[in-house]
Amino acid sequence: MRVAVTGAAGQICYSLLFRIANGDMLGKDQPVILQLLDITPALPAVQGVVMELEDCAFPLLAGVVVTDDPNVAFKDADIAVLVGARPRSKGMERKDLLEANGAIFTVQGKALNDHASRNVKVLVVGNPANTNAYIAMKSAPDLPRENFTAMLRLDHNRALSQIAAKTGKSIDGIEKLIVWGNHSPTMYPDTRFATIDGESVDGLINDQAWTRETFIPTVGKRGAAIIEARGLSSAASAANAAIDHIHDWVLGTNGQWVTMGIPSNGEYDIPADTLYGMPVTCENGKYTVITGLEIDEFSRSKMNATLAELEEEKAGIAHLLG
Ligand SMILES: NC(=O)C1=CN([C@@H]2O[C@H](COP(=O)(O)OP(=O)(O)OC[C@H]3O[C@@H](n4cnc5c(N)ncnc54)[C@H](O)[C@@H]3O)[C@@H](O)[C@H]2O)C=CC1
Ligand SMILES: O=C([O-])CC(=O)C(=O)O
Repeated sequence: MRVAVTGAAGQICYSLLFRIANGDMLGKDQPVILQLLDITPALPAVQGVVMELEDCAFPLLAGVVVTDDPNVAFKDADIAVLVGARPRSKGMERKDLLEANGAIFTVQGKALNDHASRNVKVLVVGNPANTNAYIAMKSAPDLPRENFTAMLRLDHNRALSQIAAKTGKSIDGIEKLIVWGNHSPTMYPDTRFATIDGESVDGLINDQAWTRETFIPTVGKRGAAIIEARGLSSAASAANAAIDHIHDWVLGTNGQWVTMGIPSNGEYDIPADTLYGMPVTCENGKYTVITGLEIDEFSRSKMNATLAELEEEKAGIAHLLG
């Protein structure tokens, strides 16, 4: 399989590429060709990463392409992990960040449209991930819209870990957790349906104040907490979440719910096309949204708040989409 990855010189890729080449993403029997994209000044650094990939002697790594041209990077790609994005620099407003990334993701969406496999599975990691995925999807009118997804899996995994720590139970047993909405502090990690070994998580925790006032903000602000502690944003855990997201999309979840940022079809009154974190199961390379869940008043207000932020981001880049 051809796996295109952007931002190849960056810190997430320094973890991600080795795990893809090692078979963690697509299986221990699936050879991969990595097609690495970064901007021209970063290409020498990408070459250094390629030297290290060579030095790992991964049996599954069938080839590596290094380029600064999205049309080359996305040629016949089966998987595209869009990590590269413009980070926020000093004095940059959120609007400027949206604009700078909008420019990147319109170009990359068009290159995917023109060159990738018609079945390409696209995962956008680079922030603002949901809106960047929306831009890429809108810039690729010839590809099915369901091929475009945004990464909420890190949030999902963070929530799993917080629940396991709180309950003293193992992560393995936790099912039916959801993280709704935007990959931003407005996201809504929802434990209402979650179980551990069949028992209700809310019942086990039995502390609504903790769930609402500690758990939800801890998950939402975890990225900022890591930046504060490390001086750099999450990289290994972000790479791990990208591996999980594509692994499950391609190889299936055996009926387990996972969270993916996907273009809405109007589920849960989220307007069509909005890239929104939703509960899904995956089978045979397709995801299916879990529908019919009851949305209570608290959940609706949280889901609307994160939706409002996405609508605002969308309005901020509408002019780029012509
Ligand atoms: N969705 C999620 O859960 C998470 C998202 N992120 C986001 O992932 C992104 C990447 O993070 P890091 O690897 O830590 O950043 P980084 O700054 O270390 O690397 C970014 C790389 O992207 C490259 N790049 C910039 N413009 C590009 C373009 N037009 N085409 C190709 N490559 C380009 C840069 O040259 C650099 O090598 C950031 O936007 C970060 O905020 C990070 C953690 C979690
Ligand atoms: O906040 C950031 O820039 C990095 C990020 O998305 C996360 O760790 O969730």
